[in-house]
Amino acid sequence: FVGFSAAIGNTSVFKHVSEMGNFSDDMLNLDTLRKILVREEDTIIFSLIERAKYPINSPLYDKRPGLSGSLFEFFVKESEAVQAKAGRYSSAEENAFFPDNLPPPLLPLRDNEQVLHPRGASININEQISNMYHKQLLPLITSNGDDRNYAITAGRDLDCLQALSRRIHLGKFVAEIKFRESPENYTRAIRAQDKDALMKLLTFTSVEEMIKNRVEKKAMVFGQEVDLKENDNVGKYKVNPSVVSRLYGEWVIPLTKFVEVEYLLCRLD
Ligand SMILES: O=C(O)C(=O)C[C@]1(C(=O)O)C=C[C@@H](O)C=C1
Repeated sequence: FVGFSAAIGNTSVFKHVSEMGNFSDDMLNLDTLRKILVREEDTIIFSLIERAKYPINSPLYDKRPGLSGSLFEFFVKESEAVQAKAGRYSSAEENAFFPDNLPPPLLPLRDNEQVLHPRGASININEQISNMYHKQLLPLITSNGDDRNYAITAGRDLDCLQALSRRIHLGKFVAEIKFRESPENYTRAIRAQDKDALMKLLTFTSVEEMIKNRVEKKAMVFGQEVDLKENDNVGKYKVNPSVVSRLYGEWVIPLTKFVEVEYLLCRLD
């Protein structure tokens, strides 16, 4: 997998990956992928904590005269153009929010193994992710108000959106693994284009429950107020842990599963 070394951090898998230089097909398994998803939880929660430091700052998202949209949209488009030049979107797990007309990378990149099926590889649900983020999530993690820190707020928003997008689009890899592990079962449902059957095949309710509990606990640990007096700040968190659990239960996991189903539907094309 392109770029996965960064995603999984300092684990034994990372060591193996860096020694190998690249992820290969025979390292494609559900255990490894789930470890990567667990590490992505940290990235998502830390990015939410950083965004929650600032109020909602809504003028950032209003349409601006002289721009084709809001200041935030402008910020994202320009940031993505710079990141495209640095090679960000050459990684299979990265998807741009404004994918049209992105510049090519400035440096030649490593030849990467094509793990995903080409049609499924181009699935991009960032518009849905962006809508969820702005309409549902942001009001739950920010206070009302406007401190005019628009540049820093936009940067924090982009960090959150990119982390969520990466996690959710990793569903393509999960789907590919599941297909390879059980091709007969999936082929039957894919040939029938049966979304419900696919959803049933790829769902592990106990894994989902574990994830929701774990992210709530992580939000408590990562977001606690720390000072030297004992027990002063018990129960005070930078982001409400139950919101993080809800984020996963209502949006992150369902959107990941949506990506998995969409990927599988075209897996035999
Ligand atoms: O771990 C898997 O098997 C996945 O497909 C990922 C995921 C998730 O989004 O976390 C999605 C569906 C499963 O029910 C469990 C977890």
